[in-house]
Amino acid sequence: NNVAVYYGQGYNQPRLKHFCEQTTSDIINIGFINEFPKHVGDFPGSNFANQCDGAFFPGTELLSGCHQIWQDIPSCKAAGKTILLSIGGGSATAQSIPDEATAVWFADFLWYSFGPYNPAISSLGWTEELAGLAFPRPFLTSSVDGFDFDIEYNGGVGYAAMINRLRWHFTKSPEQSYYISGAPQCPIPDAQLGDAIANSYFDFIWVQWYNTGGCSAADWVHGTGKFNFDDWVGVIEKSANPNAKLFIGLPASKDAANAGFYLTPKEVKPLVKTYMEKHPKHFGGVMLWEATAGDNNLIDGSTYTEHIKDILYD
Ligand SMILES: CNC(=O)NC(=N)Nc1ccccc1
Repeated sequence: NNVAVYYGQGYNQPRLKHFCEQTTSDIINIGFINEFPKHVGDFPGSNFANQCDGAFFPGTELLSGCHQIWQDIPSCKAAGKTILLSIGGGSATAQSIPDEATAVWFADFLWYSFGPYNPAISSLGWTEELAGLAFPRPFLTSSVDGFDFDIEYNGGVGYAAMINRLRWHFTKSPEQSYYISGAPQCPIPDAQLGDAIANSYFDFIWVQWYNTGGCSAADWVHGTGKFNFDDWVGVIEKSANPNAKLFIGLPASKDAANAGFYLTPKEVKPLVKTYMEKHPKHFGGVMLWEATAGDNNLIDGSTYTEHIKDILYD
């Protein structure tokens, strides 16, 4: 079982390698690509909070100075971490995929800009003169192991087309495994990712069981509502990848989510044990929002993230 954490939006967060030097997390979602292309040829935008140096590729909202992320990804991979780039995030509401052509363009952009570096297609020193001729490399020669979809607005058919295009790119790169993950809210069907989950192949689904009352992890602990892990197993079994792994998403500290959703490790343990044992085939582990909050949430001398790792391994 794995611990997946989001990184990139933490308050005063340390550089990425701080988390790669810890054994606690296995999958790190770097967020976010928070502005989406409005048409073919348009660049997406990114935000990684205090990381990067505030410079953008000319004429775009795509950060160009993320030196620490570039430097740290190789050591993260060497430490056995899976590094995914997360698309969306809870900020900009201007996230939507207007049509199929833009979905394909967006997938190509992500692959050539953040996937395996191909100097024939992408330029480390991208400038505006190269627009339309080469892709930029925000993390330079470093590449990610796949893409996470944290779509909180305007979902729709575009995401399935994007993910199927990314899968096509993955098949052309047998040198390593690449992954697709998603972070739906707990109500079923998820308005944003329901179509994509049904029509394109996800490897991991980490449900945000901490943003919506009535189906949350806190509901299970407090005997309210209906925590719906079982129903999500049903969604996955009817989806394009019936073997996708289902993770329990949790807030890593009290202030990492709206009031009432945070659970202590003592409260989490019976929940995780129950569903790990009830669904051994689908249970993938725990996802935490987010890395820095978990790191700063010290309980009995261990971080929250360490407590979660211990619960999964005990
Ligand atoms: C996977 N994405 C998230 O978990 N986003 C998220 N937790 N946004 C947020 C919502 C409410 C308060 C703080 C952060």
